[in-house]
Amino acid sequence: MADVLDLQGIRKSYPSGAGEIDVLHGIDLRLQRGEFAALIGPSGSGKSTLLNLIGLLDRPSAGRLCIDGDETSTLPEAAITRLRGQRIGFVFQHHLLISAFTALENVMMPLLVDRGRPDAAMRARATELLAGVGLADRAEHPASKLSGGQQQRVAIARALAMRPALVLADEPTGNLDTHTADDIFALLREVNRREGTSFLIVTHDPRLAARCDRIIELVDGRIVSDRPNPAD
Ligand SMILES: Nc1ncnc2c1ncn2[C@@H]1O[C@H](COP(=O)(O)OP(=O)(O)OP(=O)(O)O)[C@@H](O)[C@H]1O
Repeated sequence: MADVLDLQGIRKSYPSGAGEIDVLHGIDLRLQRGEFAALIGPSGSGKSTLLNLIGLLDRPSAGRLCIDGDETSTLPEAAITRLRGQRIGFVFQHHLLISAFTALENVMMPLLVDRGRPDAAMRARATELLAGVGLADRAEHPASKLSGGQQQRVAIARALAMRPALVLADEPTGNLDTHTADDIFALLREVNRREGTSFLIVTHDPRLAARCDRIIELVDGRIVSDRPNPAD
């Protein structure tokens, strides 16, 4: 089976004044199915830039980027959008829920975008996902009336709606108190073990990184270390 992620020689430059600034200098990285990896590094090292490329939200300046066996550099925009929607889930520091929608409606959103109109199967899937994140009794609550931790649980359920091969999480617990952060992290881990979903998690929190299977460290746009984490 293909790796869920296979990057070779990924470079990214941004225009700057008359020239360009190089942010990623040739990233080689593979992630296997079911891996639970942390991406760490100082501020400005290129973590978000790399996550945006892997999430197909932006295009590399050079290099090969394969998601779940599909090479993306030659794909047209419509195919990129489809690939992103179907294979990748996103969890951000700020949950980005639609506050007037219920928890259930928020979880249904990716399914609606993919299939066009709501149906019973979609509701059933969203209900099952909410139960999986411990919110079966909050399905009909507007997102705005949920606590920060509950909102992040809804965001995780939403990220899983399409059964993605890979979930990209950018500081998923950055906005939460320590206790809630631990709960949310445990939930990500549980999903990883239960569903076999791969995770790549950007975090500044060494405590959380220490609980991942693998720690990838970026400094100045280069991977300076990539190690399994035997402590976990
Ligand atoms: N759109 C852009 N245009 C120009 N430069 C950019 C752009 N986006 C990012 N950069 C630069 O790329 C570098 C890496 O930024 P990036 O946000 O990827 O770092 P990061 O490791 O995620 O940082 P943080 O931990 O603070 O979020 C920084 O020097 C930043 O200024």
